[in-house]
Amino acid sequence: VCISKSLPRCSVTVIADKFTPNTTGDVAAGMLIPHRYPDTPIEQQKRWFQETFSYLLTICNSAEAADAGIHLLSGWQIHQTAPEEKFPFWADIVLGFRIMSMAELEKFPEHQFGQAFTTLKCDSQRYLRWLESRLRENGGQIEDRKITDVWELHGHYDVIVNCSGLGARALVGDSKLHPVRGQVLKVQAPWVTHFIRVSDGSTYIYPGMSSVTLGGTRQKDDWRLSTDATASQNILNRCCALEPSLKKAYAITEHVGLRPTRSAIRVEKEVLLRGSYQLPVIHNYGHGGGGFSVHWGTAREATHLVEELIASLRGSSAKAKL
Ligand SMILES: Cc1cc2nc3c(=O)[nH]c(=O)nc-3n(C[C@H](O)[C@H](O)[C@H](O)COP(=O)(O)OP(=O)(O)OC[C@H]3O[C@@H](n4cnc5c(N)ncnc54)[C@H](O)[C@@H]3O)c2cc1C
Ligand SMILES: O=C([O-])CC(=O)C(=O)O
Repeated sequence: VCISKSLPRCSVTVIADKFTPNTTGDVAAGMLIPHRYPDTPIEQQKRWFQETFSYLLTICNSAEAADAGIHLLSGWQIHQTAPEEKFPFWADIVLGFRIMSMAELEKFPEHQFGQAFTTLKCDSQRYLRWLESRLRENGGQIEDRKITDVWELHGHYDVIVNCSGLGARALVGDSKLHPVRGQVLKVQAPWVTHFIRVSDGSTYIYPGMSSVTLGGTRQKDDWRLSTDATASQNILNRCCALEPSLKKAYAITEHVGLRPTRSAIRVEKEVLLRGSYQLPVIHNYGHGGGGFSVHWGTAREATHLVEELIASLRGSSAKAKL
């Protein structure tokens, strides 16, 4: 969508073997709270989050908000003990960041410290559907198929943008990418209107437009996509300990997604070579547990790289003509 919007002369085709509601993104709560990528410079992570936040806040303040599934959400991130870093790098990007008062902390007797703020949340399925409509509106095409070798695309497109998430492990042989399995429950509990997140991300309650997401699990290198009843009970118990009214939650469904985790998000250009052939690829994958939080920032960076590549292709074809 970002390429089709910023570079209207490009013809964009999205090829995937899974679309909403069957992607990792559909499982996600879609909260804008950054995750840390240890090998990506913090200034870059901050810029990506800032760009994503501003882009979504503009949508949130428009008449498109409900269709796009974007809304503001206030709540608490609670810590068992006060962390060294009381103001994380994103504190001045979310809205109204402050340290929780003692009165607020009374609700959480096991936690001594907390941060209160308002952030954005994407209703993941609505947002993904909305993005598909934006792509079509900008003239983009959608194709449902699995790519087994990126070279299948050679000769058909000038530039390949690789946004294959965990699929990049097989597609471009990236062994630095691994799954971190996440199981969540989506429940009806319309009286819950504040989010609660335990600082290590182990347990969270995220009220959304159509359900409340309760999480979670983080199981490294676990590829199972099937749900696990014991894990679901465990999630419910942990969430009820924070918000006892959730004992009355109903219409509970279970979901699993594999976070495409990497120590650094890979947004970079690579020119693949096979004999005398070249295949220019812009990678944009490895967003782990924070894809919604930085997606527009990384998409913009990938778009700049596409722009640079097109300029260099133009330069070389002009030289070839000479
Ligand atoms: C339980 C859970 C909760 C989460 N909560 C949040 C949250 O609150 N906030 C947040 O910011 N992030 C959250 N995330 C993380 C977020 O969901 C991911 O970072 C994001 O979905 C990754 O997006 P992606 O497009 O890179 O990958 P995916 O969503 O996995 O999409 C990859 C696409 O590539 C296609 N593909 C792959 N390989 C091929 C191939 N060979 N041929 C054709 N198509 C291919 C797939 O079909 C798919 O369409 C959560 C994740 C999980 C699992
Ligand atoms: O950690 C969170 O707050 C939710 C999330 O992104 C995940 O489960 O990956």
